[in-house]
Amino acid sequence: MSHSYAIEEQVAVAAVRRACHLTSSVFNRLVKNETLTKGDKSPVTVGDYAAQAVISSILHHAFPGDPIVGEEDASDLRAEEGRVLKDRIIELANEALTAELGLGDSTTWGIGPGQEKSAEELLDAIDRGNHPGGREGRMWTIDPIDGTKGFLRGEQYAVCLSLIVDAKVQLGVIGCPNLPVDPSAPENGTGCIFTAVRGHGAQQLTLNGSNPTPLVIPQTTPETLNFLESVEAAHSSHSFNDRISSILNITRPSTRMDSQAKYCCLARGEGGAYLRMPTGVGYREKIWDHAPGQVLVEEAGGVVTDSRGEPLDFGLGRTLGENFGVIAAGKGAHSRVLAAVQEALNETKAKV
Ligand SMILES: Nc1ncnc2c1ncn2[C@@H]1O[C@H](COP(=O)(O)O)[C@@H](O)[C@H]1OP(=O)(O)O
Ligand SMILES: [Mg+2]
Ligand SMILES: [Mg+2]
Ligand SMILES: [Mg+2]
Repeated sequence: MSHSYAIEEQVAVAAVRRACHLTSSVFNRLVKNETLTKGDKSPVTVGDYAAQAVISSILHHAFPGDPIVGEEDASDLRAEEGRVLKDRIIELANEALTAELGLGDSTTWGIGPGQEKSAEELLDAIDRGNHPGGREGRMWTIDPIDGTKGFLRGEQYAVCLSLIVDAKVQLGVIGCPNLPVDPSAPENGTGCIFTAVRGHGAQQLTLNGSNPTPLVIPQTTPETLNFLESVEAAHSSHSFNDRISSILNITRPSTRMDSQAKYCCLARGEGGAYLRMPTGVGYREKIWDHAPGQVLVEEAGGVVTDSRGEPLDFGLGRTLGENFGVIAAGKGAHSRVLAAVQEALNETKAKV
């Protein structure tokens, strides 16, 4: 039997719950100057920084020796111009670390409610996410807010955490505060956590950690297959997906959604395939944007590969290396989508 990673899963779910509490409570209180534009032109908010500080602090308490590959770093906050932003982040992170969330008496693993931390401790926690990644050993990945643009629009975003051991994702936890708990009754409320341990299945919980429901991707037929894709046209090629839909005679329109919520929806049978083909600008996908989604979909019975049909390689560093795109789908649908993708790529090559 494979390792159950029971303590790791408990700590990861608690950390994601605290971070989701933070991001959803900050959303309605975000003011104009609480968002920065990073060097690559993407936005980052006080919510992204504070959520990474919270998750990293909890991981450090429970597993002090484990390296972390996190999206954010605190250099802009350590500069004098970052002071106002920093003060707000410290306040938010401490609020989330000390909140009574009904996680029980969990002082052993530091899942709280804990003591307030100093500004220096919290900036250091953010910067512990600077690990370069690689092929050997244990490491965590954190994407404190995946889909920041969706978060800012009040749409889908995800708090994402994974444990990678020797380049294989063993545990994935994804919190989706804005995702309906029951897709067939969206009026019944939002807020879900998805968790998967390799060899032990995938499940959905409510945001308060209750109602565990096992996830299995249902069979799709040509009539029920459709694509999940990014909202942002710059992140993946919408026109390529249209071409694949026409090769496969898919008539249902694609479902557009930000973040790894796409992997979560796929895992619970909403949408038959997630297709993310590069737009051709040389962007390298980051490991924190796919690691938890990959183990979740695989444990729900699906397949995740690139457009060559190769598995994603999480041992290359902070990125997945050269970008061959991502195809995630249930078992039966995956081979059909992969064949159509390869047909479309060959057509394009033949034209050049
Ligand atoms: N040019 C790009 N191509 C692909 N993904 C991108 C690109 N720029 C940013 N991203 C990342 O795509 C993810 C969101 O994906 P989706 O489109 O599925 O919602 C984010 O992690 C975002 O990074 P960032 O967090 O820096 O914004
Ligand atoms: Mg970002
Ligand atoms: Mg991301
Ligand atoms: Mg992010």
